[in-house]
Amino acid sequence: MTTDEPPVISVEELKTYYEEDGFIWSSPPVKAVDGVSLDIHEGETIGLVGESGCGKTTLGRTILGLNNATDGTVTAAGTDVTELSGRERRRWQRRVGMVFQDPQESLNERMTVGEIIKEPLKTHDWPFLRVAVEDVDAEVKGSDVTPCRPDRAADITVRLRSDGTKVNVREGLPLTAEDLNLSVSRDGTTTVSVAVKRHKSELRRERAFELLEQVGLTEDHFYRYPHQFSGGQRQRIGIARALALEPDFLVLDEPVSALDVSVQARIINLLEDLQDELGLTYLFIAHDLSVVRHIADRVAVMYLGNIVELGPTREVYENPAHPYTVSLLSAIPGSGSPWEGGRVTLRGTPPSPRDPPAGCPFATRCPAKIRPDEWEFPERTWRALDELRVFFRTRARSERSATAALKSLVGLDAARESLTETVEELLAEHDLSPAAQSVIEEALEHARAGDDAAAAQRLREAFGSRCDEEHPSGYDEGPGRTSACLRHEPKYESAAEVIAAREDE
Ligand SMILES: Nc1ncnc2c1ncn2[C@@H]1O[C@H](COP(=O)(O)OP(=O)(O)OP(=O)(O)O)[C@@H](O)[C@H]1O
Repeated sequence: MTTDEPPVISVEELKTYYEEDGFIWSSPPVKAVDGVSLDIHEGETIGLVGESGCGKTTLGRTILGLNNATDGTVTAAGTDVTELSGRERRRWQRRVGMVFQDPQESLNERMTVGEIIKEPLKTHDWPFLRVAVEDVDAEVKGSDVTPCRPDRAADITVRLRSDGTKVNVREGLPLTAEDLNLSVSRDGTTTVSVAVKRHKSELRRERAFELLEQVGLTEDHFYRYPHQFSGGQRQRIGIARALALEPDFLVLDEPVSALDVSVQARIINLLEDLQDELGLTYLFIAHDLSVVRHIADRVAVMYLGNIVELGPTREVYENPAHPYTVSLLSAIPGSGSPWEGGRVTLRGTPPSPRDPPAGCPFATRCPAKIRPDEWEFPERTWRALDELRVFFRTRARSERSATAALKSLVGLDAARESLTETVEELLAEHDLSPAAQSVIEEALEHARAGDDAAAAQRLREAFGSRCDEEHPSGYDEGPGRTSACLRHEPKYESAAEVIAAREDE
């Protein structure tokens, strides 16, 4: 893999939103992918990691044209594939494929393995043979053939020379020159007519046999049903199906997560062998970093619809730049990361992708959040103030009662009816200065008057951070490395240093 070459797929500012319109009431869209840029190079494996629901599958599916993009581009060979429809989109989908997480669910139990593998061949009416004619300008005719320039990867190359016509069939096709009927007519223009003598279904069966062998199964398996196979074998069937149309690029969506550990390694080895043999490019989706460590050349860490860190795998492991990556790595014992602190437990759950934070997507949970200089609070007090602000913001946006919202947010006793009392309880253990207390009192005044948005705004003005306001773009953190965290500005300490110091507080 070389990153000097132009990328085979270039994703720019891609957004994929799920719109859900109710009958009377429509909610904001789910911003599953919210501005992702990523170059994918030929022959490489990119590991795409992040918590469940952060948008990994949606990103993979949008690149493949299985989901519609809301905005942004996915460029391959100069074409924005998000704009394709109909036949053009199907043509793109022949060049790409997807392996799904759960081989139990993704295979149709009522179909034999042979039928499953042949399905994409049928859907796309395979074979579609690209025929190139060398030496002369010629028109190509035939029912399953399309003309192709000789310098492109042709399936059949016809050489029209004075010493006779020669035909070459590309390796990897279940065809030889003897299977073709070829006629050449020269009537002003040269016309080459190509007809395949064998029936399509026969060719497809042979292709399926070949695929079974490629994934470590045998021809005998062709006639069996998925339930007769183990989890690992079923995933091999899924891989064979994904390879049927000879794609260049595969999205592997958690391909080993549902398998036993001993089987995982074998499937990963198979994927690596196939990549070498067929020159494939992979986007390998996993929810944690341990799975992709050995297979990925580069790792992209995703959080709430954004790629927050991207870089060569080893370097990201050895020196994670983004606080989210630090926290993911801290959860893997023996990860080899120089992170020496304990496990960094993130607060709460990711915000709703319907209502992502205005600034940094990770700000609400970040263990290295930048704090304003005007106040000196211990980190636990900052967190309590953040929670209070999130509480008002949540309540301003929801119809839930104050007590229910606050209870779910901070786990307080539902019996406490009074707003003042609950806020006092939240802040009781914190030694706040009179100035800070008076800000909170002002916020409470707004809340008592029914204006929760103003309460949240008051707290944000006083205690908010740059992280709440600014959406960080990727900072260059070394060759091929980017990380979207404001802490990369030279005036700040690094995320890892801050997390270590705060853990000790
Ligand atoms: N068809 C859909 N309609 C509405 N929302 C959806 C749809 N598919 C996914 N989502 C939402 O989009 C967000 C991203 O989901 P996605 O499956 O892409 O994430 P993921 O990181 O792959 O998660 P997982 O690891 O659980 O598969 C989630 O909030 C999810 O609930």
